Amino acid sequence: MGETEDLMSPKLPLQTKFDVEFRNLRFTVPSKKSDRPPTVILKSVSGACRGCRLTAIMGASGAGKTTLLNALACKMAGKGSMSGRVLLNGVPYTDRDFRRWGVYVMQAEPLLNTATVKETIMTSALLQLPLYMSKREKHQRVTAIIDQLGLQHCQDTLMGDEGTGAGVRGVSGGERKRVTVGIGLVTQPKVLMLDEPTSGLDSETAVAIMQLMQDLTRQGRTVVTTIHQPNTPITECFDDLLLLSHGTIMYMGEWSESVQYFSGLGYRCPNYTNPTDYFMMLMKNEESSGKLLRAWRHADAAAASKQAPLQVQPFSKAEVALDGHVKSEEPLKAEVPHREPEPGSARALGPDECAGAPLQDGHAKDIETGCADPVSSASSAVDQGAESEQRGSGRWGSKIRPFRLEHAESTTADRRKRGVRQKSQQPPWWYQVWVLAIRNCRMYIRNPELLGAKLVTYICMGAFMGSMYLRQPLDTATAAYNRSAALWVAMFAFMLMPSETACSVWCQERAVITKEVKSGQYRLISFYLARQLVSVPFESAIALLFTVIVYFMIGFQTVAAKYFIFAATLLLVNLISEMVGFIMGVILKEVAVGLIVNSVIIYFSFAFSGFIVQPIPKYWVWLHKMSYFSIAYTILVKNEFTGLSLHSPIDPQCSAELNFIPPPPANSFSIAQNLGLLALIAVGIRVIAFAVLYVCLTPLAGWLRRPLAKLGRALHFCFC
Ligand SMILES: Nc1ncnc2c1ncn2[C@@H]1O[C@H](COP(=O)(O)OP(=O)(O)OP(=O)(O)O)[C@@H](O)[C@H]1O
Repeated sequence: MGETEDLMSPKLPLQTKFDVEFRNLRFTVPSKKSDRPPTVILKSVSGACRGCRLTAIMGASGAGKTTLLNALACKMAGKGSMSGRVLLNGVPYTDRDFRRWGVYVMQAEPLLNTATVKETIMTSALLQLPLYMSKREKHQRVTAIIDQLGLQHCQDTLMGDEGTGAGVRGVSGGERKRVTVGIGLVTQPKVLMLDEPTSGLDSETAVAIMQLMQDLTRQGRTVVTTIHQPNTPITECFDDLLLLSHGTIMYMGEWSESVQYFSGLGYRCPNYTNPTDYFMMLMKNEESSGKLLRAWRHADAAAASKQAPLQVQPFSKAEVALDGHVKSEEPLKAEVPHREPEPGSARALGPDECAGAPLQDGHAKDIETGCADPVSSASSAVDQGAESEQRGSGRWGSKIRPFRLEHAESTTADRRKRGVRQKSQQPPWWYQVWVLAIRNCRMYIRNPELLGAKLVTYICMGAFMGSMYLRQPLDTATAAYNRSAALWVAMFAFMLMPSETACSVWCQERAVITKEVKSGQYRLISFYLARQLVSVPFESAIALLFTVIVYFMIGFQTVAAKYFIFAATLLLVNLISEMVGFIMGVILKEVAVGLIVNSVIIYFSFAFSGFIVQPIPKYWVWLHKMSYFSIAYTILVKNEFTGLSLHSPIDPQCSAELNFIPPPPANSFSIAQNLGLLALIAVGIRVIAFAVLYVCLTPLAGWLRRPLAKLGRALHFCFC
């Protein structure tokens, strides 16, 4: 992987430097036992991730790294309460603001298994890049990303669902991770936040990814990443380091100064030891971590007590004005030169160099020879420091520079000026609908099991049912019963299958859609319309196939209008059932629960459709009237029996035209009116489904989500 000129088009020079600051972030989660106080995950941490730099967040597992990153990306989810502020160039920002200029790449991103690597990144580009960019330019950018991430060899491989258990073999875990990084890079974000982008990768790829991130910072982008066990070449990519332990900051400063800082505290990195491993060891040790914490608090308090906020180290040559704009007119890429390791910095230190790094603190020199057991040998030095600290002039305190950014805090007035409120460059909703519809078609085509199973099932069911009621005679005794039963059985085919398929397909794709919508890749309405655009014709085609087989095998009245009414009715039943299943899938998060509740609801409304119980018990009449099956059955019966001539086989002389309507209709409407009613339900339930989806997926409607979740739990409790 080389430089990123191609990837990050020079047409979009960054004129603004993006400093992310956090103040007093505190995150607590309620304790499982009500009598216990809440667990504090982040303990009022403050600091900054400076623009044009790569900040690595490190700490033991469970230290709160992901929680901090989530907070910076405004992605707090689940139970818990967050307080504190996050600011971009001194301006508070929201989740919505963040999505305009930042990207958050999670540890394990859900991806659609039916798209190839190239299609996945390309779809993301088409959905997010502005319409004025030509398709060729978008293609070029995607190709550059694929090259940069070393994904050329697998660009036509399906993503698959390794690890999800669905069984589609696809790319490896490392390649999958790189694809998620690639999706993040498509929009050339100003701020990139990555949760463990290198975990699960071989060391060469991990280094390559971090070098790519480093290249991005040279172009003026801010990169914040959590990382575990970085090797030396990876640490060479760090600019700043933030060490977290149990939700508290232990060190935050330049990576190049970290070794000296710890040496200053008496913890000198031994020979042949990776400094980050050494820091982690110190943080795990109870004694040293306590002293590190005291030292950091001391320094932090000292910094905070100064009236003027402490300024960070100069940002290379790129000077930043108070409004966050780079003063020079030149593109930032030229202004942020490659930062060669400074002499004596730990950035490029090898094991030997590490131990021999010049120590700026005389205090550190005192312990220069004590490398055997760094923790214990350092204790006395730290204790000496502690004494000084008590006297108000800690030795280490003078060396530590907790970050305080120089931006004057502001509110909304100059949000746009500082780059917090950027205009969205997303393509219009209709274009997103088109791109998503193509992706949905691909999903259907690449999912031959689902497509094939559905087709074969409906053909077999049609043929089976046709053979059951094959060529019905026109004698009064059997014809009336068999025909009304056949109409009911035809409806039966569209009772469960469409709803169950919709429920389980949604449960499979929920994670992907939720992530894509929440990360602002496209609008929810675009997804929903695209889904309808593909599923309605597909479901209709299957329904028509079934009706052709059944109608002519059974020998219903051979009148074109009657066939079309029959087909339209079953098609509408199919479309309504599908949406019932979809709504159940959205409300009830587990597929098994969704399927159970869905089948109970559908069975109830089907049971009172008018065929199997006559007369309907008074207390169930309301269900009979409400059931879309009873409306459909009324249409089918009226349609078939109106104008049907039945004869008595016993006494052919008695033949008479019999307008026979076996079960009483659900209402007194005409066939056309009932068809209109059914169509209205099919449209109405789509509007309701979108409202439910909106409530569940959009933070704006969070207050509505609680009653919906309660309904879900109640249904779960009642039926499971
Ligand atoms: N919403 C939540 N509800 C309950 N506990 C939470 C929540 N969020 C985080 N935690 C807990 O807070 C702690 C820190 O979690 P976090 O994911 O931030 O750790 P981490 O440092 O990223 O760990 P790792 O390196 O293993 O990913 C963990 O013990 C986790 O279980």
